[in-house]
Amino acid sequence: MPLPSSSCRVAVLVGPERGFDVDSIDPTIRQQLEQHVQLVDYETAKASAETEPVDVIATFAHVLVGKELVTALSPSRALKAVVNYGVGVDHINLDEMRELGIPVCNTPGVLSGATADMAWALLMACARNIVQCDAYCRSDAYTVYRNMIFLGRDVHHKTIGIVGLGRIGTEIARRAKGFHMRILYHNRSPNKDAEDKLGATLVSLDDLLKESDYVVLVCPCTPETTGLISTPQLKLMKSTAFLVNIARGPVVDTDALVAALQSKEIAGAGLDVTDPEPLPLGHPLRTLDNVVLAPHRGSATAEARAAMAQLVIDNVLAAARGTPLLTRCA
Ligand SMILES: O=CC(=O)O
Repeated sequence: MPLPSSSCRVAVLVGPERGFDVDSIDPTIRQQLEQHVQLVDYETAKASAETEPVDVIATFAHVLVGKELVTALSPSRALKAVVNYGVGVDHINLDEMRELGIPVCNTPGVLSGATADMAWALLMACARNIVQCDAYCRSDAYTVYRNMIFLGRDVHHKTIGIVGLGRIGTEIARRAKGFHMRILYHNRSPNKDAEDKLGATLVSLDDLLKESDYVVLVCPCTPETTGLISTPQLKLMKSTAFLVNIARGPVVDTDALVAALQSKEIAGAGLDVTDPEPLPLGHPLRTLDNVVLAPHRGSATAEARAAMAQLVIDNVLAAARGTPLLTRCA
């Protein structure tokens, strides 16, 4: 018998800085979910797990989900799914979920355009010194027009190298085509559609790094991609090239990146994600002027967030009712 969804207990795990707090979830998701299921925060779920095990865990990037947490919230093994608000699931121990037979879903597709736009915002900000220009225009230093200040680099007709040509990477490439760019990519498997429609060319990581004016990281964070970009890789890049990371902080070795930026081995970096995240106060990446930072805002548009919320709701309700999950990823 499928469970009537009104009796479904959903533990909502939000960011660690909020201490797994139901109050900090998007009010729209909260209201809609509460029409159908019972939401509990981590502490409540844990305290009552023996008598009222949770049926679903809803979570978000940064909150580590593994066997220990699942067992603490659902000792009777009642858990039906882990539903993630976001596409990256590197914070969920997928091997342990597989071992426990618990399906995991995420929110792919609906955030691809927004995340690609953000990669482009960082790329453009780097190429044209937008952050420094803004600070200059607000300062007393700007009293007279000057011809040769804040010279940037062309974007149009240059080479972009996309590491990870999945849904988001393809959206980034589509935008690059509009800028008449040469598109290189590095991926686990060829993306024939992007090759045919966008003229993207599959190359080795080394060739991508050597030839690109803009290197954009958009691959999932896995054991294989952790530390993918370190000193040897940064040394392959042109001194005029920029690195944009919209993937996950650990894909780049932070110390190696700091060294490359300090010595101007590369021109600059646009980072939506860092390792650690957030960076400690006074960290060199917070002070270098050839870095543009964003606080993990890739999919943070009103439209994408609403669509992600809807997908979370649909997946939670499917799990509660025992009907097929919409976007199962593991
Ligand atoms: O980082 C955000 C996501 O994984 O969707």
